[in-house]
Amino acid sequence: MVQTDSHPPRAALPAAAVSVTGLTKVYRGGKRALDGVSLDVPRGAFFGLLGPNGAGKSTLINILAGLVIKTAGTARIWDRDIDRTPRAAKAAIGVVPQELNLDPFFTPRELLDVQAGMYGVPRAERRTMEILDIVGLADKADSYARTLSGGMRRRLLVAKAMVHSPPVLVLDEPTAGVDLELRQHLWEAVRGMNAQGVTILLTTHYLEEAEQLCDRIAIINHGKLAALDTTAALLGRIDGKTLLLTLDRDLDPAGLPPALARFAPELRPGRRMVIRYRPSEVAVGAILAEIAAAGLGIVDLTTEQTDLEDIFLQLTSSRAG
Ligand SMILES: Nc1ncnc2c1ncn2[C@@H]1O[C@H](COP(=O)(O)OP(=O)(O)OP(=O)(O)O)[C@@H](O)[C@H]1O
Repeated sequence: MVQTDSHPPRAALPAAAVSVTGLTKVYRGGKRALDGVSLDVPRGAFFGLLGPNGAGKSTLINILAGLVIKTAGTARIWDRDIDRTPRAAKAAIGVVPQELNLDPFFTPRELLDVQAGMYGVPRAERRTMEILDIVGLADKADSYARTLSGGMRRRLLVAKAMVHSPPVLVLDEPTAGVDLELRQHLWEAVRGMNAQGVTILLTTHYLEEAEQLCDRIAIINHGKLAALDTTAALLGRIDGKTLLLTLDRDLDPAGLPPALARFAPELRPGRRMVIRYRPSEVAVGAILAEIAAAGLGIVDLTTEQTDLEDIFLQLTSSRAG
């Protein structure tokens, strides 16, 4: 079990695992990487921090990790202010870095032991094998890190970030360059931790992954918060669906009955027809009824939802650059 409730006592569990207000970072040279970002990561959330390259995601995470000094604003991790109680704040967070920075001549068991030592975890309280088991590396406990695959090393970094049982786990682009199967293994491990109560804060470029994993998403763009909502609410923001049909005969665009033409269908080779519609304004049944009324038979039919990619582009492309 990952002990997330051991400290502080249960009664004092914070509503927000991470809370930042007015967070601003101006790097030497004048680059304003973060510009007054305020957001809460609810305790227990699987939270996605998304944004285009250079949006300020790593800066935000590195401020939380104590690696970058903020210019202004406040940040609290598990109710511990990073300025006033930096050690306590640091103890509440485990960070999986972007780079695979592992000493190749250590075994996973040794690496975790060294890390536990650095965090002052007493020997009797170390959960080395338990953590390796969670990330699916128990059978590699005594293999040199250099013999592990890229995906295994990633999971070893997750294990390393968990040795002091932090209630908050931060993953910065953890699947960059990791193949699909190994990504699945990583997500199984992280999902398992989340199910046991660990709050996850994740940055990723894979929007599909964020859509599947995260229950809440923040999108930052040019250092500012562009959106913050539940994944479901974000996906519900764009009122648009696409109906893809294969018909039983060739169609003449000029010969479409007006009742069907008003949906502005796009005709494609292979007797295919694409209709984009707003579910709030028209029911798919009404469209299908018009197709039937036009005497057309439907051979095949699918609908496509708006996905996070559409929303992401809508929120970030207009001011990108
Ligand atoms: N040490 C630094 N000194 C000066 N500018 C920096 C520094 N680190 C980052 N920046 C700049 O700050 C901005 C935000 O960078 P940051 O790495 O936080 O973005 P990001 O959203 O994590 O991007 P990516 O997805 O590419 O990692 C970028 O314009 C970057 O060039």
